[in-house]
Amino acid sequence: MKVAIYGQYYQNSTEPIIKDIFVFFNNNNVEMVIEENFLKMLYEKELIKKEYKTFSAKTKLDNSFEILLSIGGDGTILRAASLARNSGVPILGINAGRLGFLATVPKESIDSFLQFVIDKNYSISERTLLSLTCEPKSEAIEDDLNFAMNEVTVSRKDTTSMITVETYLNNEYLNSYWADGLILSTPTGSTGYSLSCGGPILTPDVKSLVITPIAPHNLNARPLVIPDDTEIKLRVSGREDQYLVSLDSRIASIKNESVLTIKKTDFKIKMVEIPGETFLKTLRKKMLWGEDKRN
Ligand SMILES: NC(=O)c1ccc[n+]([C@@H]2O[C@H](COP(=O)([O-])OP(=O)(O)OC[C@H]3O[C@@H](n4cnc5c(N)ncnc54)[C@H](O)[C@@H]3O)[C@@H](O)[C@H]2O)c1
Ligand SMILES: Nc1ncnc2c1ncn2[C@@H]1O[C@H](COP(=O)(O)OP(=O)(O)OP(=O)(O)O)[C@@H](O)[C@H]1O
Repeated sequence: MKVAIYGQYYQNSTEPIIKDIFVFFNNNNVEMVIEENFLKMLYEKELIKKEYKTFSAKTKLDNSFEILLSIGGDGTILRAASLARNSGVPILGINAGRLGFLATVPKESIDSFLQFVIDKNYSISERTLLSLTCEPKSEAIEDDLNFAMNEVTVSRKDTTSMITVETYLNNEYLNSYWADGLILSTPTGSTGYSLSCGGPILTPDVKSLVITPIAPHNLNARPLVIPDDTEIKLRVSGREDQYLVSLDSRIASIKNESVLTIKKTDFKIKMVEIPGETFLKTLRKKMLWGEDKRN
């Protein structure tokens, strides 16, 4: 069996996590291929000495890998998704961070969760992604990174004044949002930024998207759930010449009056789901739904 390993940062808590993972995989004869920048960090900190094969955004993953193991928080999982792309390699996240809504493996229980991987005793939760294209073409949006697992957001830049987001669904005019911005969220992203702006939570398998305005000054504008095969077009105007577009944690500046087209990608990101560790359990654990004293 072969696994890919990715992390963004080195911190003090990295050492015991790396030790647990390496001892476990070595004992189980699993080949580890490590993301090149992360491996450099591990060598610099002298956490490991042996040579390992590497992968990077350029070399890309193929489907010979059983999983891509992400060490970090949700932000690291979002970056791991941009490495996995359309390879079909499922992602499993060890939560070295704080919330870990997407990164579900607690760092204290690495062995028991990885045993499920060795035994191939897990299921796959497929996640819808959104793609973004810009007309005229913008160099700020990289061709092979023009997708998001959580959301595509447009928002104001270098100004306190609102932007106006003219919005079309399948070429039919919907609304012009006067707001700080607009979030187009996948089901995965519905528990992220969209939720903070009053959007609904969608379970990951729902075939819908959510349009959530950020602080709209048309007070009757509300989050809207739409089918996930809808093509969304946006044209933004405002006092400044440019506005911000974000794809998860990546940002780009776009010129006003450009037309953005957002639609579902033709591939999905696969997330590893360990038996018993369901989305509903994560909701209860991480959103503290079980904390009502009456339960
Ligand atoms: N006001 C907000 O709630 C707000 C603002 C900006 C971005 N975000 C979220 O942060 C993401 C980018 O992450 P980052 O690491 O660059 O920013 P960050 O460091 O500000 O972290 C954002 C927080 O959102 C949580 N998060 C991310 N994706 C989530 C998801 N699908 N479900 C539940 N929680 C989730 C993370 O655990 C983290 O605590 C964006 O995709 C967006 O969803 C949220
Ligand atoms: N490789 C790592 N080793 C140890 N700790 C890490 C590692 N990567 C991330 N962390 C810890 O996790 C924190 C958050 O990481 P990350 O940016 O991936 O997630 P996030 O988007 O902030 O989400 P969360 O709220 O889940 O932490 C970091 O500040 C750090 O404390």
